[in-house]
Amino acid sequence: MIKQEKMAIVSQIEIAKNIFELTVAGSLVQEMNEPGQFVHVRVADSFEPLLRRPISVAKIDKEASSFTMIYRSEGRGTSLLSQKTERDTLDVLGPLGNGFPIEEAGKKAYLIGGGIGVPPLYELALQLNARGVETVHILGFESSEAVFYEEKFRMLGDTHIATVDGSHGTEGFVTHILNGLPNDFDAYYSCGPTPMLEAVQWAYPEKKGFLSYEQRMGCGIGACFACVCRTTRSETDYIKVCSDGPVFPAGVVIS
Ligand SMILES: Cc1cc2nc3c(=O)[nH]c(=O)nc-3n(C[C@H](O)[C@H](O)[C@H](O)COP(=O)(O)OP(=O)(O)OC[C@H]3O[C@@H](n4cnc5c(N)ncnc54)[C@H](O)[C@@H]3O)c2cc1C
Ligand code: FES
Repeated sequence: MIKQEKMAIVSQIEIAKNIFELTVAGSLVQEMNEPGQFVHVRVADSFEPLLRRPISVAKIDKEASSFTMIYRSEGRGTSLLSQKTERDTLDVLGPLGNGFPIEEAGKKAYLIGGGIGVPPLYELALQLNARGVETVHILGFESSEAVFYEEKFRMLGDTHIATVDGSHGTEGFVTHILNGLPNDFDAYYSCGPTPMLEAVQWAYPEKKGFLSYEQRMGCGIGACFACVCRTTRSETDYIKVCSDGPVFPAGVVIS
């Protein structure tokens, strides 16, 4: 069930350059189950900025009734969010959307992420490992300064890092790493910039794949049509990324 709650901020830490790990606590966490779902966050108590910001759920801790988000502070909203401290509360609406189908993973899955698309893959990796699925993580970042959670992913499975400038791991994009890896996995899950999602789905046309799309959002709950995309099903068919997605099977969304 979707809830709106003023959640207590447990911690906010800068874990890489302009990348913040924010943990909040409250009863809304008990509604969270699927990896890949997101929340819609009100970044200020004033009416400006008015629109909430969509941020993925990176880790769920039901025992502590807390969950973690990882976000990049870049525009006005996220830089206001980065100024919040443990003394503040955070107005959260969620959990929203449909996440990654973990039951489709088979025995071995590739988790392919780029930049701020990496966070939801962490909860996904935790849940797949808990089901006995072998996960291989292929993660791309701009530079060494932007890399986060490398060790946490390594603890869950094989982890490969690419940076655009070559300052850490393989130089280039995640596709440079994928070219050198075996094709022996059952399904892939991916989240990141749209060109990366396109490249990944074209690399594996014969595999089962699930892609999480980012789209500018208004309401986050399917009411405003801000996040509409066309699909490959027909010329008049469309989906709403917020309520039909953000995760879709490969080959469905025209981005
Ligand atoms: C389902 C989903 C999950 C996301 N998960 C994460 C995450 O885990 N970590 C993270 O850092 N970012 C995530 N994003 C992107 C994040 O929502 C945007 O970077 C953020 O809204 C930008 O806000 P801003 O205040 O920094 O920028 P501004 O430029 O001030 O934002 C202006 C407006 O544009 C919208 N907007 C700007 N960029 C984007 C974008 N790329 N996607 C959607 N809306 C945008 C904002 O919501 C706002 O309404 C996610 C986006 C979606 C759709
Ligand atoms: S953001 Fe309003 S319909 Fe998707």
